[in-house]
Amino acid sequence: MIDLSLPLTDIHRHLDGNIRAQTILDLGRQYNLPLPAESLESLIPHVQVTASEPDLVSFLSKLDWGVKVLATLDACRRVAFENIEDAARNGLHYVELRFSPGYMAMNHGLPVAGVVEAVIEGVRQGCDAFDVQARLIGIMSRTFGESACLQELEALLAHRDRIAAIDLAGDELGFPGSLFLSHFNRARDAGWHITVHAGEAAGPESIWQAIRELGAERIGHGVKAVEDPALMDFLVQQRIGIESCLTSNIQTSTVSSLAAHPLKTFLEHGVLASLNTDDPAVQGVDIIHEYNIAAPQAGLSREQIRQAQINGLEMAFLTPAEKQALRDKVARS
Ligand SMILES: O=c1[nH]cnc2c1ncn2[C@@H]1O[C@H](CO)[C@@H](O)[C@H]1O
Ligand SMILES: [Zn+2]
Repeated sequence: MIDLSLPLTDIHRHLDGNIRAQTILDLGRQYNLPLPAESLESLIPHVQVTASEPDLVSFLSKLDWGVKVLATLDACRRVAFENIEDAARNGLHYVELRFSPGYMAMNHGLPVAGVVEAVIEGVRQGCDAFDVQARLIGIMSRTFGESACLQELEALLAHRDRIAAIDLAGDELGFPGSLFLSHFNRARDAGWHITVHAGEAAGPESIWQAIRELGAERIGHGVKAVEDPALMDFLVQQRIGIESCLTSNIQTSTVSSLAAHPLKTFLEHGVLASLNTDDPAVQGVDIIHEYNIAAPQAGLSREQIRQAQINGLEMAFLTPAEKQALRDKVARS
């Protein structure tokens, strides 16, 4: 189902939601940290979602073991490097990796700007070693409130030229976007692109808020847009991209089944929507699974899957020339 003549992208992928179970085990041993299990097999149920979780917040707690083993900046660098290695193994030509430096820093009191630097370094080393292009998106984890998000913003601003965009993730119902207006004003002043997790746990009004008040050019998940016809039309007219993550939406109980997922409706309506993973290690899936298994189960035709692949690069935070260079490179290979 993947068109090998076109670039394969994943533009919604949490680096800190994609820490290998084996790495959690290794780092736990290296830093002598207590883990819930001693072997890979017995650790997996603690760090991977097997069935669906009842809601978004329960799902998100599955990411916690991954960041609990980040005892040093070198551990942060390692997981960033391995994220690029995983992307290469999956045949991805281009990834946008997003990460929450405060969430990665908090268990061991790491310096937040130091985490940003370590992630930049790990990704740079990964891109040197493997044939993958990457951009970084800084996340503010809304779950920890406005002042923690401000700390994340400032740490990211210290490395503003190495960061392509800013995002807001975490508990959407508990911490609405309206709390973060000043954060996004500063992010826009920095010249960053803006994407926001919205319309996942909350309704279409959260998507409108992200676009109108936070300046979102793309929306993470955006599932609930389907409930608002005026919003659907607006997304098409303004070419606001929807970063769909099919398996994630089932595992968070945002959507009851793949057959009920609105991605097919988005594509039929002409919304710029793409296929992405979200937190692949936690979900136990990869981008190939999303294209070959999840997308057909969500009712997408072969042509719609191809359109979603085209949209992934179209939506990327790259210049038109960078996108064309990538198309040419893949077409030649
Ligand atoms: O599907 C999701 N929806 C909302 N927030 C998410 C999702 N996956 C991960 N995070 C959040 O992103 C940050 C780590 O990158 C954490 O705040 C985590 O809770
Ligand atoms: Zn996400």
